[in-house]
Amino acid sequence: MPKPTVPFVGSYDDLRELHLLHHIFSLPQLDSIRNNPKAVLAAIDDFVQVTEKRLMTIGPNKGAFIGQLIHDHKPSTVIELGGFVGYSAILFGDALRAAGGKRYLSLEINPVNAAIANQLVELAGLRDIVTVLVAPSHKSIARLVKENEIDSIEFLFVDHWKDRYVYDLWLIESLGLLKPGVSVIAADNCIVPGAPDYLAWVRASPAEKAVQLKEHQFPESVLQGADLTKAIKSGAENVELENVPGDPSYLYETSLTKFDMGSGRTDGVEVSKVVGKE
Ligand SMILES: C[S@@+](CC[C@H](N)C(=O)[O-])C[C@H]1O[C@@H](n2cnc3c(N)ncnc32)[C@H](O)[C@@H]1O
Repeated sequence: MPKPTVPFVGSYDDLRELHLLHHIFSLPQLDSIRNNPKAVLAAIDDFVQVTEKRLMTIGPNKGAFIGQLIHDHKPSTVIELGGFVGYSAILFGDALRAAGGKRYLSLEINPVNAAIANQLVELAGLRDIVTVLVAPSHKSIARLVKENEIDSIEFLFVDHWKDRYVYDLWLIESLGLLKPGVSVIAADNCIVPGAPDYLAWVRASPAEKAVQLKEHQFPESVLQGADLTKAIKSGAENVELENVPGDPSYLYETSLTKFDMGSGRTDGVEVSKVVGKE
């Protein structure tokens, strides 16, 4: 048997995510923050302030904005692409529960991040609502479809690696998971570091999107639409999921909200509502 290899552990070289976990579970007031999502988030924020070790979490301003969207749209299920250590899952899982929602599915590729997220979600008392799925997002999306866990997406929070934004949206569109008048997508970091391909897609007309697809290279064997859903549900192996054509017929009402990130930096969250299909 080949020796197991671990290509990477956490997301940061100094493993600050593990340091965070130790810090939180060593707090003298641990019992008083248990089952209190806001107190757990405040403890994470304190860690960042005291150690000056930045974490790639959503942060308070963008977090409040997306929490308000969840409050307004009242989805039953939220899917998040990119969970990291669970900050947004705790923040939005709490908002979802307050809005009467039932399930927050946090998709995270890195098992160490996911393990930390699970501990912090548990500490926050959100185990009944937040589930962390460990795998590349395209595989978790397919698994959720295969296991009949989802047949649509009401609210999608996109916050993983920016070069995957448009590809995962294409997969979701191709699987027919977006519903006009229901589905809302909030995509973080659309200015810093930016997701130009994603913005170009959600802002384009169906005709412009058809041109974008024509100019893109897809594997020869690629399936789409009902054929792709059928292949996934039947458990077919090696189905192409990472590079499948989106469905250009979706119509989005889409806009960017900008946020001052301090130190002269501005970032933006693109909110795209599915308003129809051509
Ligand atoms: C910006 S962080 C997420 C921050 C988190 N949403 C929050 O606000 O607390 C991005 C995370 O996406 C994860 N990630 C990157 N590519 C991914 C993929 N293809 N599938 C799932 N997770 C991915 C990274 O491991 C990282 O933990």
